[in-house]
Amino acid sequence: MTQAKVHFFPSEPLVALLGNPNCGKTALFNLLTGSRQKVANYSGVTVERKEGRLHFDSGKVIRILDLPGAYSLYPRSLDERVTCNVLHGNAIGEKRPDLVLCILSAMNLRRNLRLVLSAKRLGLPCVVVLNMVDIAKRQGLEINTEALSGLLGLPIIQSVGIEANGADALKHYLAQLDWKNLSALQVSNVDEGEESTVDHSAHTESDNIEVHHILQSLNLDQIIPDEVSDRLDAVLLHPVFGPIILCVLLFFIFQAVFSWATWPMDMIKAGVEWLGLIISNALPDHWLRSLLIDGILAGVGGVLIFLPQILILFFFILLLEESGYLPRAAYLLDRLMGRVGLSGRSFIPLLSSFACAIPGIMATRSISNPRDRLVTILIAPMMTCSARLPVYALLISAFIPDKTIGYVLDLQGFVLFILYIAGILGAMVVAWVLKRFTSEKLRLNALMMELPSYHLPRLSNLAIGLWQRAAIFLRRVGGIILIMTIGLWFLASFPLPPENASGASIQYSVAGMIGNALAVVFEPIGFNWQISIALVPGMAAREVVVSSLATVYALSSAGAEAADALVPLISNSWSLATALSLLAWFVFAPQCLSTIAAVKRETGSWKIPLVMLSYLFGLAYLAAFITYQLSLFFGLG
Ligand SMILES: Nc1nc2c(ncn2[C@@H]2O[C@H](COP(=O)(O)OP(=O)(O)OP(=O)(O)O)[C@@H](O)[C@H]2O)c(=O)[nH]1
Ligand SMILES: [Mg+2]
Repeated sequence: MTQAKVHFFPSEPLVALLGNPNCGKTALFNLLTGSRQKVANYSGVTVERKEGRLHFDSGKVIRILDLPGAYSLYPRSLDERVTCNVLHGNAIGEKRPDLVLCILSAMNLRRNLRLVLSAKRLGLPCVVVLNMVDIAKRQGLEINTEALSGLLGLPIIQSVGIEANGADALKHYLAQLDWKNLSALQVSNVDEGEESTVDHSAHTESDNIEVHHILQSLNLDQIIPDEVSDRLDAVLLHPVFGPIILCVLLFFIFQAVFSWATWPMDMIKAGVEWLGLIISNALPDHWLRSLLIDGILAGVGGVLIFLPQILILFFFILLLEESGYLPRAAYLLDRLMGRVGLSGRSFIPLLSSFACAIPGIMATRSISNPRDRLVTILIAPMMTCSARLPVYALLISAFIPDKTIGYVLDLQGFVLFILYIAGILGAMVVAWVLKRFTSEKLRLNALMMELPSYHLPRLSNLAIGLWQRAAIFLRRVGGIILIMTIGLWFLASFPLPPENASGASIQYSVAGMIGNALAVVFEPIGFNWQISIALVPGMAAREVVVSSLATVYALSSAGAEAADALVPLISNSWSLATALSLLAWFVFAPQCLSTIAAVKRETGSWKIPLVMLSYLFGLAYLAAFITYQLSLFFGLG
């Protein structure tokens, strides 16, 4: 029997946003559709197509697609391919767009116009949107849009992607379009099918000449230097000062994560304690009280407390993203990364992995070299994702004294910095080893990367970014972490201990038995049965290890006071060797199933995720073993 797939498309008109990377497509998409997709000042932020809807006052609705940025319609990387597939009508489950909005950055007409010329050959109705006119005005750049429109043979609408009403003119234009008859926006000389036989170098040549003519006739062919950015780059990209400033910046961020977070963390802790007190006064000593206090409050409260640290870290990451500094950091690190066989291109996906490995792995779509992309995917989980932060922060608070050395160096922040560096170094070593297995030919590492102008980050963007991060974290706390905590509470509370039992009741529970069995495997690396239990639900999400430890220890101790007391409990019952070993484990261990699923999705088979899972577990065990044995040797046991 033969099978056929039939796709049904919504009847509304479909509009695709096409443009060079970083020209403001997503900013406009958000303004048009009210979405909150990620906008940042570097190329390659959007790597998937995203759909939104624009509702007009008349009741009419159109669908809008935000697409990854493309330099040309001859795709060189996976994200550019996504864009081309949509435009050629080859995207699975999507019809060919009815209209293409070609977004131009007023600040880089030469390169942006080449894409407009290619887009015209698609044979789709096209409208040009001239974005970033605010910067152009500030820099005294006068663009005669009417003349440009005449030369291109297409309507031009101006926009400012960062102002609340910056897309109003575009909305108005779209509202009055006759969607049944868009042929006036169509250019007839169509020849750029994907399988086109036309030599595209011929187009490139003629497009270059045409763009040159257009710019000349508009008096725009001289390059206007961005003096502020140039002056900043003279320092920030200086061969000596540049790397020093980058190091100081990163170091400062980790210091701030600890030193700024103290009072909001204290407030959350006090809130959790207060709630625990209310519940224990209100309820009799009953299983429900244990579930609420030892299970939910200990577990969820134990993770919630790290929200301020996560937000501080993201505040800085967003600041770096919005300002335009990130691609500069990639440039500074390019040579260093070249030594291990990677290019600076891998830097941004790796940096995204500090939030979470999944967007990092997706961001590798912008790496055109398949070998570089694979290596970057394989090492991305070693970057310290924000889910590790609660685990690190817990162990650091319990075992590293809260001291300031020489007025500036916060010891806890310094240890956190070292842990981040350990992840990065581990990743670089793995990349270097992988380089040995790759033929010379595949190691083409020239870095071609656009350096955007510096922008002053907008407070509203920062606030939205932080709010989104907080929402993601709170959803995890209220979702997976809560569910795992309740599940673990049941497993750790039943079956009940026998009448004459001597130890804590958890020892007799299902979780206790599993923990004791696993402890045999983990004994050589210094993990006790409580840690062994916590590692299992921790496979769902790393923070669950913290909530699980809180629940396990709350149930192991006699009273109901344990909801907030995980730090003193572990610092009294674990040796420093165990804590260091657990930290080493977490630098490498692939404690997150969704990452493995994302790797499967991105690489298309189970081979790479399985390789990743085994090598990361192997590395984690080895690192923890060496750390533990060395610590014992130095008398820290
Ligand atoms: N001043 C100014 N900045 C803008 C404007 N439109 C967008 N931006 C900024 O330009 C940067 C890039 O915007 P994005 O919307 O992420 O660009 P994009 O085209 O989606 O980029 P990719 O997804 O990487 O292809 C961000 O820092 C925006 O805040 C504008 O009209 N004026
Ligand atoms: Mg985008």
